[in-house]
Amino acid sequence: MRVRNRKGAGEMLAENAHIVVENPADFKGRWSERFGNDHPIHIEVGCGKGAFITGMAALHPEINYIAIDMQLSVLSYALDKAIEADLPNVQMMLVDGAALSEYFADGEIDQVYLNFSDPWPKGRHEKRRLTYKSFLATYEKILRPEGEIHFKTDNRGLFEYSLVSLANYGMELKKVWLDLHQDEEFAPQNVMTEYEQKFSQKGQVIYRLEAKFLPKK
Ligand SMILES: C[S@@+](CC[C@H](N)C(=O)[O-])C[C@H]1O[C@@H](n2cnc3c(N)ncnc32)[C@H](O)[C@@H]1O
Repeated sequence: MRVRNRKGAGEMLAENAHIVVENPADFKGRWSERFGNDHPIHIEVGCGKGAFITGMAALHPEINYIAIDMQLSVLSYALDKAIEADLPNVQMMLVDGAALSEYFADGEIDQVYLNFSDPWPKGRHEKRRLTYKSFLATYEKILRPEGEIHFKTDNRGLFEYSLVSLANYGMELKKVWLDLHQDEEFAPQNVMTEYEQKFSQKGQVIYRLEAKFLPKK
Protein backbone atom coordinates (compact mmCIF):
# COMPACT_ATOMS: atom_id res chain seq x y z
CA MET A 1 0.00 0.00 0.00
CA ARG A 2 1.26 3.47 -0.85
CA VAL A 3 2.19 5.91 1.89
CA ARG A 4 -0.52 8.56 2.10
CA ASN A 5 1.14 11.19 4.18
CA ARG A 6 1.25 14.66 2.66
CA LYS A 7 4.83 14.36 1.47
CA GLY A 8 4.30 10.96 -0.16
CA ALA A 9 1.19 12.14 -2.02
CA GLY A 10 2.90 15.38 -3.11
CA GLU A 11 5.89 13.50 -4.47
CA MET A 12 3.62 11.07 -6.28
CA LEU A 13 1.80 13.92 -8.02
CA ALA A 14 5.08 15.61 -8.96
CA GLU A 15 6.49 12.36 -10.36
CA ASN A 16 3.45 12.04 -12.63
CA ALA A 17 3.40 15.51 -14.16
CA HIS A 18 2.36 13.96 -17.49
CA ILE A 19 -1.01 13.23 -15.82
CA VAL A 20 -1.26 15.81 -13.01
CA VAL A 21 -0.86 19.18 -14.67
CA GLU A 22 1.57 21.29 -12.65
CA ASN A 23 0.77 24.68 -14.19
CA PRO A 24 -2.76 24.34 -15.58
CA ALA A 25 -3.03 28.04 -16.42
CA ASP A 26 -0.38 27.44 -19.11
CA PHE A 27 -2.90 25.31 -21.01
CA LYS A 28 -5.77 27.77 -20.96
CA GLY A 29 -7.25 27.65 -24.48
CA ARG A 30 -4.76 24.91 -25.44
CA TRP A 31 -6.07 21.78 -23.75
CA SER A 32 -6.49 19.99 -27.05
CA GLU A 33 -2.70 20.33 -27.50
CA ARG A 34 -2.13 18.78 -24.10
CA PHE A 35 -4.34 15.80 -25.05
CA GLY A 36 -2.99 15.65 -28.58
CA ASN A 37 -6.46 15.60 -30.16
CA ASP A 38 -9.64 17.68 -30.57
CA HIS A 39 -11.97 15.39 -28.65
CA PRO A 40 -14.61 16.96 -26.38
CA ILE A 41 -13.40 17.72 -22.85
CA HIS A 42 -15.43 16.74 -19.79
CA ILE A 43 -14.40 17.79 -16.29
CA GLU A 44 -15.36 16.50 -12.86
CA VAL A 45 -15.13 19.09 -10.09
CA GLY A 46 -14.48 17.38 -6.74
CA CYS A 47 -13.43 14.03 -8.25
CA GLY A 48 -12.34 12.56 -4.90
CA LYS A 49 -10.61 9.21 -5.31
CA GLY A 50 -11.39 9.07 -9.02
CA ALA A 51 -13.51 5.92 -9.59
CA PHE A 52 -16.04 7.85 -11.68
CA ILE A 53 -13.71 9.74 -13.97
CA THR A 54 -11.34 6.83 -14.60
CA GLY A 55 -14.35 4.55 -15.18
CA MET A 56 -15.86 7.04 -17.66
CA ALA A 57 -12.51 7.49 -19.42
CA ALA A 58 -12.15 3.74 -19.90
CA LEU A 59 -15.67 3.54 -21.36
CA HIS A 60 -15.31 6.62 -23.58
CA PRO A 61 -11.90 6.85 -25.24
CA GLU A 62 -13.41 9.42 -27.64
CA ILE A 63 -13.76 11.93 -24.80
CA ASN A 64 -11.00 13.67 -22.83
CA TYR A 65 -11.50 13.90 -19.07
CA ILE A 66 -9.99 16.23 -16.49
CA ALA A 67 -10.29 15.24 -12.83
CA ILE A 68 -10.24 18.20 -10.46
CA ASP A 69 -9.93 18.21 -6.69
CA MET A 70 -8.37 20.55 -4.17
CA GLN A 71 -7.27 17.85 -1.73
CA LEU A 72 -3.84 16.44 -2.36
CA SER A 73 -4.41 13.15 -0.55
CA VAL A 74 -7.62 12.19 -2.41
CA LEU A 75 -6.23 13.22 -5.79
CA SER A 76 -3.30 10.85 -5.22
CA TYR A 77 -5.80 7.95 -5.03
CA ALA A 78 -7.37 9.10 -8.31
CA LEU A 79 -3.88 9.21 -9.81
CA ASP A 80 -3.27 5.61 -8.70
CA LYS A 81 -6.34 4.53 -10.66
CA ALA A 82 -5.35 6.49 -13.79
CA ILE A 83 -1.84 4.98 -13.73
CA GLU A 84 -3.21 1.48 -13.14
CA ALA A 85 -5.68 1.76 -16.02
CA ASP A 86 -3.14 3.51 -18.30
CA LEU A 87 -5.66 5.98 -19.71
CA PRO A 88 -4.37 8.42 -22.36
CA ASN A 89 -7.56 10.51 -22.08
CA VAL A 90 -7.26 11.53 -18.40
CA GLN A 91 -5.55 14.57 -16.92
CA MET A 92 -5.76 15.87 -13.36
CA MET A 93 -5.56 19.19 -11.61
CA LEU A 94 -5.03 20.00 -7.93
CA VAL A 95 -6.96 23.27 -7.84
CA ASP A 96 -10.03 24.97 -6.36
CA GLY A 97 -13.06 24.69 -8.64
CA ALA A 98 -13.85 28.33 -7.87
CA ALA A 99 -10.90 29.35 -10.05
CA LEU A 100 -11.66 27.30 -13.17
CA SER A 101 -11.81 30.33 -15.45
CA GLU A 102 -8.06 30.82 -14.78
CA TYR A 103 -7.39 27.43 -16.36
CA PHE A 104 -9.95 27.14 -19.17
CA ALA A 105 -10.84 29.55 -21.97
CA ASP A 106 -14.45 30.56 -22.58
CA GLY A 107 -16.35 27.66 -24.15
CA GLU A 108 -13.40 25.24 -23.97
CA ILE A 109 -15.25 22.60 -21.92
CA ASP A 110 -18.09 20.37 -23.16
CA GLN A 111 -19.52 19.00 -19.91
CA VAL A 112 -19.19 19.42 -16.14
CA TYR A 113 -19.78 16.58 -13.69
CA LEU A 114 -20.47 17.18 -10.01
CA ASN A 115 -20.73 14.01 -7.94
CA PHE A 116 -21.62 13.83 -4.26
CA SER A 117 -20.38 17.34 -3.70
CA ASP A 118 -19.88 18.42 -0.10
CA PRO A 119 -23.31 19.58 1.12
CA TRP A 120 -22.13 22.44 3.37
CA PRO A 121 -25.50 22.41 5.18
CA LYS A 122 -24.96 25.58 7.23
CA GLY A 123 -26.40 28.66 5.59
CA ARG A 124 -23.23 30.65 6.20
CA HIS A 125 -21.33 28.12 4.02
CA GLU A 126 -23.71 28.36 1.06
CA LYS A 127 -21.03 29.97 -1.14
CA ARG A 128 -18.90 26.82 -0.89
CA ARG A 129 -21.58 24.58 -2.43
CA LEU A 130 -20.53 23.64 -5.95
CA THR A 131 -24.00 24.53 -7.24
CA TYR A 132 -23.95 28.05 -5.72
CA LYS A 133 -24.57 30.79 -8.29
CA SER A 134 -20.92 31.92 -8.43
CA PHE A 135 -19.86 28.37 -9.35
CA LEU A 136 -22.64 28.22 -11.95
CA ALA A 137 -21.35 31.46 -13.48
CA THR A 138 -17.87 29.92 -13.70
CA TYR A 139 -19.18 26.75 -15.36
CA GLU A 140 -21.23 28.82 -17.80
CA LYS A 141 -18.14 30.79 -18.81
CA ILE A 142 -15.93 27.78 -19.52
CA LEU A 143 -18.65 25.60 -21.07
CA ARG A 144 -19.54 25.68 -24.75
CA PRO A 145 -22.95 27.26 -25.49
CA GLU A 146 -25.70 24.96 -24.18
CA GLY A 147 -23.08 22.97 -22.26
CA GLU A 148 -24.40 20.70 -19.55
CA ILE A 149 -23.97 19.99 -15.87
CA HIS A 150 -24.59 16.44 -14.67
CA PHE A 151 -24.96 16.21 -10.92
CA LYS A 152 -25.64 13.31 -8.57
CA THR A 153 -25.83 13.06 -4.82
CA ASP A 154 -27.35 11.13 -1.94
CA ASN A 155 -27.98 14.38 -0.06
CA ARG A 156 -31.59 15.46 -0.41
CA GLY A 157 -30.98 18.91 1.07
CA LEU A 158 -28.20 19.67 -1.40
CA PHE A 159 -30.23 18.24 -4.27
CA GLU A 160 -33.25 20.42 -3.49
CA TYR A 161 -31.00 23.46 -3.03
CA SER A 162 -29.33 22.73 -6.38
CA LEU A 163 -32.63 22.37 -8.25
CA VAL A 164 -33.62 25.83 -7.02
CA SER A 165 -30.17 27.35 -7.59
CA LEU A 166 -29.98 26.09 -11.19
CA ALA A 167 -33.55 27.17 -11.94
CA ASN A 168 -32.95 30.63 -10.41
CA TYR A 169 -29.84 30.93 -12.54
CA GLY A 170 -32.01 30.36 -15.62
CA MET A 171 -30.74 26.89 -16.48
CA GLU A 172 -33.00 24.37 -18.18
CA LEU A 173 -33.46 21.16 -16.22
CA LYS A 174 -33.40 18.46 -18.88
CA LYS A 175 -33.91 15.44 -16.67
CA VAL A 176 -34.26 14.68 -12.96
CA TRP A 177 -33.96 11.31 -11.21
CA LEU A 178 -35.34 10.91 -7.68
CA ASP A 179 -34.07 7.32 -7.37
CA LEU A 180 -31.34 6.78 -9.95
CA HIS A 181 -30.62 3.17 -9.13
CA GLN A 182 -34.20 2.16 -9.88
CA ASP A 183 -33.82 3.37 -13.48
CA GLU A 184 -33.00 0.20 -15.39
CA GLU A 185 -32.52 2.13 -18.62
CA PHE A 186 -29.82 4.35 -17.10
CA ALA A 187 -28.09 1.57 -15.11
CA PRO A 188 -25.81 0.28 -17.91
CA GLN A 189 -24.27 3.75 -18.40
CA ASN A 190 -24.08 4.65 -14.71
CA VAL A 191 -20.46 4.73 -13.53
CA MET A 192 -20.47 4.77 -9.74
CA THR A 193 -18.33 7.04 -7.61
CA GLU A 194 -16.75 5.92 -4.32
CA TYR A 195 -19.40 7.83 -2.34
CA GLU A 196 -22.17 6.41 -4.51
CA GLN A 197 -21.00 2.85 -3.78
CA LYS A 198 -20.81 3.58 -0.07
CA PHE A 199 -24.19 5.29 0.27
CA SER A 200 -26.13 3.01 -2.06
CA GLN A 201 -24.85 -0.02 -0.13
CA LYS A 202 -26.41 1.58 2.94
CA GLY A 203 -29.71 1.73 1.06
CA GLN A 204 -29.73 5.48 0.43
CA VAL A 205 -31.52 6.88 -2.57
CA ILE A 206 -29.34 8.53 -5.22
CA TYR A 207 -30.61 11.72 -6.91
CA ARG A 208 -29.40 12.91 -10.31
CA LEU A 209 -30.02 15.79 -12.67
CA GLU A 210 -28.91 16.97 -16.08
CA ALA A 211 -29.20 20.68 -16.80
CA LYS A 212 -28.02 22.99 -19.53
CA PHE A 213 -27.22 26.67 -19.83
CA LEU A 214 -29.42 28.49 -22.27
CA PRO A 215 -28.01 30.85 -24.89
CA LYS A 216 -27.74 34.43 -23.61
CA LYS A 217 -30.30 36.80 -25.18
C1 LIG B 1 -17.77 14.27 -0.72
S1 LIG B 1 -16.38 14.16 -1.75
C2 LIG B 1 -17.00 13.28 -3.16
C3 LIG B 1 -15.91 12.68 -3.98
C4 LIG B 1 -16.34 11.94 -5.26
N1 LIG B 1 -16.94 12.84 -6.23
C5 LIG B 1 -17.27 10.80 -4.97
O1 LIG B 1 -18.47 10.91 -5.28
O2 LIG B 1 -16.82 9.78 -4.45
C6 LIG B 1 -16.26 15.82 -2.36
C7 LIG B 1 -14.90 16.15 -2.97
O3 LIG B 1 -14.99 17.45 -3.54
C8 LIG B 1 -13.78 18.14 -3.30
N2 LIG B 1 -14.08 19.58 -3.36
C9 LIG B 1 -14.92 20.28 -2.56
N3 LIG B 1 -14.94 21.57 -2.91
C10 LIG B 1 -14.08 21.69 -3.97
C11 LIG B 1 -13.66 22.78 -4.77
N4 LIG B 1 -14.11 24.03 -4.55
N5 LIG B 1 -12.78 22.55 -5.76
C12 LIG B 1 -12.29 21.30 -5.98
N6 LIG B 1 -12.65 20.23 -5.25
C13 LIG B 1 -13.53 20.42 -4.26
C14 LIG B 1 -13.34 17.65 -1.94
O4 LIG B 1 -11.95 17.85 -1.76
C15 LIG B 1 -13.74 16.18 -1.98
O5 LIG B 1 -12.70 15.36 -2.46
